[in-house]
Amino acid sequence: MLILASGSAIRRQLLQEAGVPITTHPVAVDEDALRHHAEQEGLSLRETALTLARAKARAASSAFPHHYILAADQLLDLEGTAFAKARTMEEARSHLLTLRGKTHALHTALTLWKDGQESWAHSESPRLTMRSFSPAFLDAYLHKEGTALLACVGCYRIEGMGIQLFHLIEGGHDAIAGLPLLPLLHALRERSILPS
Ligand SMILES: Nc1nc2c(ncn2[C@@H]2O[C@H](COP(=O)(O)OP(=O)(O)OP(=O)(O)O)[C@@H](O)[C@H]2O)c(=O)[nH]1
Repeated sequence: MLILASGSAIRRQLLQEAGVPITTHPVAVDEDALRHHAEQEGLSLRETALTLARAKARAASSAFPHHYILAADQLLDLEGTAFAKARTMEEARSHLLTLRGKTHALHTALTLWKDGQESWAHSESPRLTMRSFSPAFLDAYLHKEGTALLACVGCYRIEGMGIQLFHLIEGGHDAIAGLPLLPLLHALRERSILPS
């Protein structure tokens, strides 16, 4: 059984729909402190996402000896500036207006741990170009999507109405949602967690 050390509903959903048996075990790490430390160390945002994923895996590892633990992290990068999740709908509106008409990257990192050691890691950075949507569209979008947006680092659900925000997407929708499935499934088969 794979332990998913994440509170992300979409990560859980993607794994379950792909037929991967999991047990979820969300962990709390101080992401702000870890991001700040990574910045002090001069890490790139992509490296920072992997560092955060590793911290989550490490936090879960002691509770599940001899089990594989999957942890993940995702950072939004707009021209070198990292965005965290919005805390309020007003902040979500502000984030989307800042991203409007520009291209941002989602640095998405995964790590598999077992018995306190990293067994596999993967990161990728889909790039999304947001169209210059109208104020009326933004109002309708925020009203329809509601506070579900606060669980999404970019204030959009690509599998929902969020797709209407973009006119160019380079990368898979699974990676955008925070879980690049194909490389992960390969790693799980290599470790006999899934049948070949
Ligand atoms: N449903 C959905 N969620 C998204 C999308 N893009 C990003 N996210 C979510 O945004 C969140 C990024 O924050 P993270 O710090 O990686 O993860 P988290 O939600 O805090 O959960 P943990 O793994 O427990 O840290 C994840 O839950 C992603 O699944 C999307 O298009 N759709």
